[in-house]
Amino acid sequence: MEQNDNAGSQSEVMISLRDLHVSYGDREILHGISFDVVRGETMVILGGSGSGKSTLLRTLVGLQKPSSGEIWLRGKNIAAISHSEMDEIRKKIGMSFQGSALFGSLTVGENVALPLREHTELEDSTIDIILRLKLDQVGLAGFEDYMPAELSGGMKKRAAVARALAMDPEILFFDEPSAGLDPIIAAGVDQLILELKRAFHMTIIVVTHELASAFLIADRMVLVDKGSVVAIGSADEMRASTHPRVRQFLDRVPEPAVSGEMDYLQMLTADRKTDKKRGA
Ligand SMILES: Nc1ncnc2c1ncn2[C@@H]1O[C@H](COP(=O)(O)OP(=O)(O)OP(=O)(O)O)[C@@H](O)[C@H]1O
Repeated sequence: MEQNDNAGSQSEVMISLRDLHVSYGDREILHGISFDVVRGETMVILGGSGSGKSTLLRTLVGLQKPSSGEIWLRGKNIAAISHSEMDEIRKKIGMSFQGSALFGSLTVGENVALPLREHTELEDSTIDIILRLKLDQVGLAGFEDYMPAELSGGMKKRAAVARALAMDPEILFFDEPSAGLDPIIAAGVDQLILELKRAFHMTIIVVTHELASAFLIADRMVLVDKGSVVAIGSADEMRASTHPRVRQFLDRVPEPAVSGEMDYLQMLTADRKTDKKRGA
């Protein structure tokens, strides 16, 4: 791992979570989450289905308000700021959603250009240069005039990443980047994440339950179980952990899932096994 090439900035905290509680209505989903992410680090949020990973990610990007606790991002506690302040911060974070979330009626290029048109006063010619650059960075040079429906699943993911990169974010968030992709295409998305880290020293937060992917891309990982942090550490520390929940999670799926359907079935059976152990 290239831990030393940006050692000077390694200790700069980019995101800090303090005792974060998040509820949907009366039901609390996250029960006091605390951890830091430092600049240039790739932090993977791991956890079984329903553990609260997506809720945590949605809260980190300001789509969900916490019921209490703090999220420090770029020197502001986003749990307690106004909408307009949050809009400013959002410009500096990029988000790649699980289903890519491309607008089907816009070309790939128009999708990538969207944040620039929304948030900047840049001229069309400049936007055109930037969008080509971003598509080039994700290996999609020349695809600006394609419609999303004309792209494969892996290409859609790349296009979504290009759009997330449009505003030159300091922090990139990925929700299940390899969901629904076959293993070879998923490995390509993992490589893209590694390249973004190497080339731009980006701070990257990835939610996944794909262990192979997590161990490949993570500098550190945090295991969330039933809305609480069970363990946090490097890949080696996690592998060596004797914590029963860590072992249960890591030993559960020895192979990367081969497809979205397999993934789904594994989640179902894993839940059932957990329920049986709980005596349900
Ligand atoms: N908008 C919502 N309204 C009410 N409950 C929700 C909402 N979104 C999620 N939940 C509930 O919160 C819990 C955590 O869901 P979340 O999607 O954060 O888990 P996850 O770890 O990302 O799971 P998965 O891997 O299956 O996506 C689940 O019990 C879910 O039913």
